[in-house]
Amino acid sequence: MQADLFTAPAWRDALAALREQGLLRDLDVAVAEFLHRQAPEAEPAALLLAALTSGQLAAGHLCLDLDEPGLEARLWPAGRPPALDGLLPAASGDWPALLNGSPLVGAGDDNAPLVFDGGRLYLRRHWAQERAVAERVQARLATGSAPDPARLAGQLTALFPEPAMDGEPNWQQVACALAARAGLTLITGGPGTGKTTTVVRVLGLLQTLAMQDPAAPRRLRIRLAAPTGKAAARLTESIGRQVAALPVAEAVRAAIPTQVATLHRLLGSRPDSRHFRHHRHNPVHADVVVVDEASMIDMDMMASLLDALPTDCRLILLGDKDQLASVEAGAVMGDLCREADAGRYRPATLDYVRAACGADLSPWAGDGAALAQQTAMLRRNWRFKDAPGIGDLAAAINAGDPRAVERVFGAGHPGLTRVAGDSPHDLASRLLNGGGENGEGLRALVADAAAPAAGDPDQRARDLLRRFTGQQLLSGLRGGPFGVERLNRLITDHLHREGLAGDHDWYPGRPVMMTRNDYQLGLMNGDVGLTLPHPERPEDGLRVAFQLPDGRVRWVPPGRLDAVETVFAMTVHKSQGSEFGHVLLVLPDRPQPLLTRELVYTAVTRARGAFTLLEYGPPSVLAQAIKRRTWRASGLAERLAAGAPLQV
Ligand SMILES: Nc1ncnc2c1ncn2[C@@H]1O[C@H](COP(=O)(O)OP(=O)(O)OP(=O)(O)O)[C@@H](O)[C@H]1O
Repeated sequence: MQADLFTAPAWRDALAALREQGLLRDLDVAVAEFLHRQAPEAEPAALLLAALTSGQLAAGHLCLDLDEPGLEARLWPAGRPPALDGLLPAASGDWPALLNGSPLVGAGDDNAPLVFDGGRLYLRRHWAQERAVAERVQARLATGSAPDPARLAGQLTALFPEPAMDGEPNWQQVACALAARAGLTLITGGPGTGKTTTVVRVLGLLQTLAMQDPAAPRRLRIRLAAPTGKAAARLTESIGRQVAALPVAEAVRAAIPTQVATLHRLLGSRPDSRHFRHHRHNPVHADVVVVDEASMIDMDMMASLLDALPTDCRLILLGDKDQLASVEAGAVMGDLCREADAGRYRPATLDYVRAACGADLSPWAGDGAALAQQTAMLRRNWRFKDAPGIGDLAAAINAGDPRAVERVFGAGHPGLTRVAGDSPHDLASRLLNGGGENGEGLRALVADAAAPAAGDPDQRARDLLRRFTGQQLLSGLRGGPFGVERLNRLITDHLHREGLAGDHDWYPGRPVMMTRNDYQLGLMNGDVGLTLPHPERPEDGLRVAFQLPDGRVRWVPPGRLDAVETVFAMTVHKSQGSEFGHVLLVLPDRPQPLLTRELVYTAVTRARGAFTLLEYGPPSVLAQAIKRRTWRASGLAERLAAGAPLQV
């Protein structure tokens, strides 16, 4: 043992130094150790690069892109660790040469644990997923027989009774026409741009075409899904409303489902397994699958989804490409929608769309690859007609323009507030007291949660959960004085001091979020529940009430929940897929690299009615955040751009 320590090779010391500095995780070091055992002759540089590649996953990168400008500065922001000297050349441009001929590195056509492809170094599993996603996307684009666009024209007019828009293409109709044309369609747009409305009309169109097909009438099996339970519940509600109002034959309307499942349920998740029940040998039974909030889907899940759908099943992905990327590795929706702003529609697409709905897309003409031909970006905001400030603010942030952001705040929109705070303490009391721009105070909510229950306990739980989500404090950070951990502690301390939170961890009114999927309970990571007295026997203590996607309430003993956290304050990441009446975003006292344009945009667009910015530092904190864009290393966009043109 002792001898081992003294003879520890330099690469092990280097890994330990990187681990020490927080540049690698234990897991990344273990990857290098594992590879060393597999191939003891492997060079130290390859082991180090393997650990660094694994480390990239923690930041959402699928690979180590050796062509990334400024890669070294990103890898070692505080300077290059001296422990690397003699092991890894200083310039990343010299690293590819070290990989050539390494027993650990292949080009994908062998079983080597690392793959070096297109200047990017991957762990094999991620390379295989990326390639599979690209191939299956291409294959799906080539399926589906495009109906004669003239057949669509009448249907599209009936489905869109609203008056024509002055000169602007009706992008919702464009999206419908494209969805009828091929096996995969992407529909992206900001909040309130009518994605749900559009997809319900797409389903009306597809079901009408199928049921009224003179040659072989049939009823399509349609499945709806979203990445989280929260998003599924939200979509179930809005789809239900929209289907009821759909101008189609009654039989068609009855053949459109309104229940939205989580992706895990659609694919058949199994307890304690990464593998799903449905895959290419046991595909999901469906002719059309719609997945909402697609920006939350990571590469792993996208690979599983595409694997589980039969090739003749139409897939429609809906989402907002400008939101934060998935928590896990990849930025799949962003990569898939790379051309969405520009369009880059080829003549065949321009002709098809013109014939189907009369829209002139020539300002968006180009030579895009197959996927671009099946991508529609909805560009008109329907919801913010009533709360224009939020839409304007989201647009200014998306444009990365701090001066435009200042102008929007200065325009006096009701519901848009900017507050300079003193300390996190004043923030806690602001939330507790509510009133003014803060809406309902947490103190009153917590007190009501503890009050003796009257009436139907499920209904009471739903009402209280709705009140809690009427406003939500968000922070881009987890740690530090303005991170959610501290903010939650401060609020809880206030409640304890006032006798509202008892002496224990669990008290009525404590809102908690699941931090892991619990398949036995049917609760998913991100689901929010509220602690309440036992619904039938208050003397039996507390239960946590969760509203399930189908509206039912599940009551869970607190002791049964081992992976939850308090969510008086929530991270912006965790808020994805949810919406709140009033969002309060806290910005820390100094710029932080974790605060990015996508993060601020995601926070603002969670707000339905009102948005408050709570600033604890100079305006440059916001300005720098919206200048900073998220970038995730991946080769997906490049693979898709190289795909064959769409055959229609
Ligand atoms: N063509 C249209 N004409 C009139 N109103 C519309 C149209 N399309 C959508 N709307 C209205 O705009 C609002 C937002 O639409 P919808 O819910 O479909 O948007 P969304 O993009 O799915 O929003 P989010 O993802 O933020 O929930 C709804 O009230 C809807 O009725």
